Amino acid sequence: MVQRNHRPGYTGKLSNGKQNRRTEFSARRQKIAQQRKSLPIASVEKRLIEEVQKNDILIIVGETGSGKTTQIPQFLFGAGFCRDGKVIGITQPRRVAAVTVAKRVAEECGVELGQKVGYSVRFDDTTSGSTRIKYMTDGLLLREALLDPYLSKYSVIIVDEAHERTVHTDVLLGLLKNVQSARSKPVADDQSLNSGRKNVIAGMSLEKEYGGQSSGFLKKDHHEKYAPLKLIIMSASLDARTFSEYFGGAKSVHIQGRQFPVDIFYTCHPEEDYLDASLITIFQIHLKEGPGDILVFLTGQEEIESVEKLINDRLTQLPEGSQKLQVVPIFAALPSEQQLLVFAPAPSGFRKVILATNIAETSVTIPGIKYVIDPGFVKARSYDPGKDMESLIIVPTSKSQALQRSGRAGREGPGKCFRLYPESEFEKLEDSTKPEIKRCNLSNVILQLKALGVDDILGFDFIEKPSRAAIIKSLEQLFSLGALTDDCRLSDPVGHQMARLPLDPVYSKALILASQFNCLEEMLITVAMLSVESIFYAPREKQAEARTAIKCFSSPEGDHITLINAYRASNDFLEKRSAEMGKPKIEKAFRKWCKENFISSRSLKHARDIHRQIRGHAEQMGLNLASCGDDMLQYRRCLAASFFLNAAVKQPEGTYRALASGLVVQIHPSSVLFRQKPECIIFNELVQTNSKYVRNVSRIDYLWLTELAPQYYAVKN
Ligand SMILES: Nc1ncnc2c1ncn2[C@@H]1O[C@H](COP(=O)(O)OP(=O)(O)OP(=O)(O)O)[C@@H](O)[C@H]1O
Repeated sequence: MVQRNHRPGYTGKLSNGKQNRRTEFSARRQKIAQQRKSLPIASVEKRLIEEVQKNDILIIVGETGSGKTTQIPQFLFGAGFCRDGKVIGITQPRRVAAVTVAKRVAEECGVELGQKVGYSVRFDDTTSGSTRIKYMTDGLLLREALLDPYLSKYSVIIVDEAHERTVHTDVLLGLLKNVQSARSKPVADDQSLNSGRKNVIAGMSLEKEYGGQSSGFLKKDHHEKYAPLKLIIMSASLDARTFSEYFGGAKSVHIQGRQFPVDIFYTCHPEEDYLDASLITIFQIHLKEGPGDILVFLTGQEEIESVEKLINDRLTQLPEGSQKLQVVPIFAALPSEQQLLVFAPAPSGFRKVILATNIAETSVTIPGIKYVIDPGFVKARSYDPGKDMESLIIVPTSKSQALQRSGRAGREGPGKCFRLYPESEFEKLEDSTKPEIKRCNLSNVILQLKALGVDDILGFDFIEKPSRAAIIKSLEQLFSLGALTDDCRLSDPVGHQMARLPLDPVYSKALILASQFNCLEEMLITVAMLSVESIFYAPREKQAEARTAIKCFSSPEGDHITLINAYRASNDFLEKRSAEMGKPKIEKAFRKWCKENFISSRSLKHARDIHRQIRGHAEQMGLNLASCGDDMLQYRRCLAASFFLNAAVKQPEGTYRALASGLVVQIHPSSVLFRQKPECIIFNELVQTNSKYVRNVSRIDYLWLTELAPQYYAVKN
């Protein structure tokens, strides 16, 4: 017999603390239930379900905050779409949205995250066997398709925020179209898919519809094994017609109304300096407007950090007793746990001001935000296949981005959005953003498509085709990296290994080669450090000091070894200090160490995080985790073998000629090789300012190129 022990002090009644927590909990649940009921989408639940039942593809357009992302999956769950253990998948372009929306929906459902509701993003999966509503990034669903090409566990897939037209969204749309047709029922009835009679009809009807012409890559004779897949394409600012045409005249529905109004304000004249204008607006709101937090959209980490500093400087000039401001940044390169800090309430007596990139533009609800400041700019990728030059440029937002930004206010009450440009400028903006697939290097996309079994990339059913020149350039690059065979298939094992690594193909190849060159430990650090924004920073007023500090790490061989030295110095520091002090103190000491060495602690932390993750991948793949020790010659040879596409030779006047593109470039002043100017270099980044500069540069021997990359240089010569 088991004896139950009463815990000491247990009286059978709830203690006051517990009682309070229960009351709080039930009040919160009531509030959430109330909020859900008042969402515009709540009144059309029945109609929406009917539409999904009637249509295999549905396009849903509804105002920001109307409840699409959080409510529709719950409606579908309630209507039985998860019967037989099936899952409803919802993709988001950004991980922060997938994570926070899943948390909210789990709370709305009153379940623990990871049970009925979960999320899965790269390197972070909270789902379990009982997860039925799964939020994820679009990139993650693409990776799932590598393992399960028919996406068989899903009954419904919702592509949310499709207007963003990220590369992943566009590829996913093509993939889902194919999966759906491969899984579609042959005739419009709901009898068993395994009936022999229907199989024959199925074969015929599919043959007729798709035979020979489709770019489909899944075998059609598999369809009988899988239940049909429902597809929903969703956004607040979608050009429904483009999507409807792409999906063969799919039905679109519009959900009217929003929960709370957002007043839009414009400036009378264009602003010369939008950072200064943002700063003035932040303080005007802070000093003159009622309670509520502020969300400001800037273009990148550098701008955010400089505005953060300016706000903090100006705060010291405010009169005594003014309300305080808490500044919280959010951008892609911040580690996830720091990104999530923006969702925490400000300390009592503080107003929160969030400085964000477009990472906070769609899907997210940041509690407390009442004011949005939108200077109207965004940093966007741009690509020139002729020169194979990818760059990030600051461009005006599109109307749809402006709409999304204003939609971050008015989610818990009425809001205000301050657009820092005149209304006449708004009218001139493009309706929507140019799809990313048309302005980036496609090597990564093509590698993924090849891994999914798509052989004919030029014939793939993209919603908007990237340029032929860009496709061919990327195919050539993958071929010279050894990822493709002569007949353009994924090579074995290199191509397959490269597709498994969640990195840019050149970096994946560098890791595979480093495993053979016995310098994988060094290359893992290199790739991690190259994957973040600048590690070293040199404020204008402290250039000389910064140069001296960097000298402790710098290597005459170039920036790559310099980065390794800095990384290893941070390792030594942390190892030594963790023996001496506890975690909170180390954090502080680490930030101080970084500051003294003119290293961005945020970037270095992010690099350390990436390093941990890719090292795990390398281990899983069975790569040879060796270090070359002091033999840096071996490591530099590996750099040449990996980055040969970015080799350049010195010209008589001191500039360099990039061998692959023929472009004339210069070494960036931030490089340790800026003054030395070696005869032959490899580089990782080409930036265009007033001239073309290369960054992250190392010295190599010219002869290594023909020796280590004969497939490219022997032919060229
Ligand atoms: N984390 C949260 N905390 C508080 N309220 C939330 C949260 N997430 C959602 N809500 C509430 O639910 C509403 C609907 O959010 P939801 O994300 O479903 O809207 P949406 O129509 O998908 O918007 P968008 O097009 O901007 O993504 C929000 O306006 C807000 O009132």
